[in-house]
Amino acid sequence: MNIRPIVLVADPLSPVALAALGSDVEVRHCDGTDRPALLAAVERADALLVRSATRVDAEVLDAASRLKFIGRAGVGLDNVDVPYATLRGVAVVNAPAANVVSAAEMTCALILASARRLLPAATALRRGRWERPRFTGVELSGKTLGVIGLGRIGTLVAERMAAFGMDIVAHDPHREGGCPDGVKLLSLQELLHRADVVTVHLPKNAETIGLIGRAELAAMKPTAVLVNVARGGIVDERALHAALVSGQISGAALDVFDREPCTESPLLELDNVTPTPHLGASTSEAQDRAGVTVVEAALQALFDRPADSLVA
Ligand SMILES: NC(=O)c1ccc[n+]([C@@H]2O[C@H](COP(=O)([O-])OP(=O)(O)OC[C@H]3O[C@@H](n4cnc5c(N)ncnc54)[C@H](O)[C@@H]3O)[C@@H](O)[C@H]2O)c1
Ligand SMILES: O=C(O)CC[C@@H](O)C(=O)O
Repeated sequence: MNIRPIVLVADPLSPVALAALGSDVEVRHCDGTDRPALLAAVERADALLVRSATRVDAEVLDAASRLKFIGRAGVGLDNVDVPYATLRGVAVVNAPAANVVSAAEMTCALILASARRLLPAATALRRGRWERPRFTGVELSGKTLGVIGLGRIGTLVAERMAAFGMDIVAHDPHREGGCPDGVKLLSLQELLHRADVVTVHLPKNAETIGLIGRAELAAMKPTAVLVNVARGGIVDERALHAALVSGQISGAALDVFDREPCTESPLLELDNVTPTPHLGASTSEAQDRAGVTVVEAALQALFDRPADSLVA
């Protein structure tokens, strides 16, 4: 009998990616946020494919005695215990470029929505209120965008918002190489003092958790808006709530939350917050690219064949 390797898909992947898995593997599905189901299913898996919702920690890795490969169909690896996986001899592959354009476009959408107060204006209109003076916005042209983390997504956001006439400043002490034309690197404090819109594009790790807290929010202009399309927890949510309620800053747009799914939070009740349910990577193009990238890598790891010959 020909026994096919088992690929466990624990978060929703694009149909294109699932088709790319082909027939040389047995594909199983589980809900990676259902812990008992995940622990049971991973026991027989040779490869595990996830997005951001499934937490792949030591408990999962210890339950996965056959596992050789973890594919993270996206950028952030904060939901995977990479050091422990490496210790266990499990390869971890992500798709670092697959969704960066989508995440950047989402960030720009949130910046524009915040400047023109689109969410509260649309909500009021749906409730039968035609309130034009209440929703006077601000122009972005001539204002300053502060990018914290000038990596792939931060750079794409900077390029796009420069086309709206924004001056771009950035903070990134780890950046190697030069800075894109027209972008000025500043200390975090200088950036916070100067920016009209602050946008966060950092990985979540021990250094960045809580990086934007009470003191950093206090350093921002009272007219400024904070945008986070990176990870919840990089911005201290309690401190942010207090800053928004007291008028220390003017607004926030949040695609990510400390605990997800986040359906109850005092932040969701504020009129000056534009919240979205972690949609930065949720485009068909990004999901196809991210899914196919990790499927190709999984097949290569399982069969030791060149990826090009595996995916149609
Ligand atoms: N909302 C979404 O759906 C979505 C989609 C994609 C990525 N993301 C998140 O966005 C993050 C950034 O993605 P990326 O592709 O731009 O990553 P990247 O690695 O290309 O860029 C991150 C940048 O942050 C910088 N950095 C690291 N620590 C820093 C610090 N303490 N202060 C300032 N800068 C620091 C790095 O030098 C790097 O330039 C990912 O880690 C992921 O968590 C979210
Ligand atoms: O598709 C997802 O689950 C979100 C992924 C995104 O946050 C990322 O880090 O790539």
